[in-house]
Amino acid sequence: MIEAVNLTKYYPPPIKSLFDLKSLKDFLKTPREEIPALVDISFKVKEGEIYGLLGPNGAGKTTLCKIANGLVIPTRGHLYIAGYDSIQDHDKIRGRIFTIFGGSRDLFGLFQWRVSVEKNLRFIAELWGIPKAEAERRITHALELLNLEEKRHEWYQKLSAGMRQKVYLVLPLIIQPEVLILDEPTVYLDVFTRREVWNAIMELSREVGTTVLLTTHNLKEAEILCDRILLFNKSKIAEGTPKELIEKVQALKAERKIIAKIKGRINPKDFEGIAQKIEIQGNGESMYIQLYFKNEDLKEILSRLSQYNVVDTQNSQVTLEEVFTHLCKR
Ligand SMILES: Nc1ncnc2c1ncn2[C@@H]1O[C@H](COP(=O)(O)OP(=O)(O)OP(=O)(O)O)[C@@H](O)[C@H]1O
Repeated sequence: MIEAVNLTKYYPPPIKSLFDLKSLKDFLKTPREEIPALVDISFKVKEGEIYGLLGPNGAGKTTLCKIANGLVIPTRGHLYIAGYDSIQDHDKIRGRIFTIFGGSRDLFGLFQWRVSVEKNLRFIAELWGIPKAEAERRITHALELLNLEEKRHEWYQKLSAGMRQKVYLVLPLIIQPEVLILDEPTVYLDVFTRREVWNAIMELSREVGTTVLLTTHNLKEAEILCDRILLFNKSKIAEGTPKELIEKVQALKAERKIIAKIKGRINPKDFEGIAQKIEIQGNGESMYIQLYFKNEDLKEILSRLSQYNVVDTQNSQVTLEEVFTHLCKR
């Protein structure tokens, strides 16, 4: 559904204030470096997939979303949506994609302030050519899903900033686009609202078949929502399912840790020669053993632990946050 081929964007270099220039000759002679935002990014996203674009600040995520939306022209390469070039064939895809830039509140100007939430939504549904009865059904469902029912007849003006963002996120549920581009959609939202939005995105992908490009700095959000993730910082760093990326970093990490709560006494000698460090606490009925060992020795450690009456274990699993910090090292 979406394909990026060697997508590259260099922004023009910043122009110094004219007052700082000694002469036009100097200005023309001084080489000015272009700003790289994306360098040779390629990926494919299947229909109905939620594809995460992850990277540090300035990695090029918003630039990529803007290219998909026809707002920025790449220096080189292409981004295709349903086989159409996002720039050259923009007319053919305009009605098939919907974008939310969660971080830029000025886009909320889409709504009329002294008009109810419901009327605003009806107006936008009409603009998108959704038949009246279907629009009513979708509006009711979206307001319920996002827990906004009681704001239905409220003027848009009277909503809090977070609620306005939430109303903005109702729109994809009404429009049901083929492709949804979400640039930090939950950036200002509280933890409850964030979960409601996650449900909505999941429903669009799983039940409507919408293909989603999602940028986020919330790695929990990425782990829960994304089928696959592209980790990049101008150029590609890694790609895979959250599980694949976690396993990749887990394999790269030399050391692993297990804490086990054991009923009875522990003999540290049982773990000598395999654990690099052994720490034992407690001397009553239950004891805690903390074992540091090489990643490849996990099986052997578990086998030796199985001789004991293990009540509880904590295994140091790599999180997506560690994947991010490990692979995007500055
Ligand atoms: N209009 C512009 N003109 C010049 N440089 C730009 C412009 N827009 C972005 N850039 C530069 O391009 C690079 C990528 O920016 P972009 O906004 O795409 O990153 P991002 O990954 O979305 O960052 P963040 O996580 O901070 O939102 C940055 O170095 C940025 O300064």
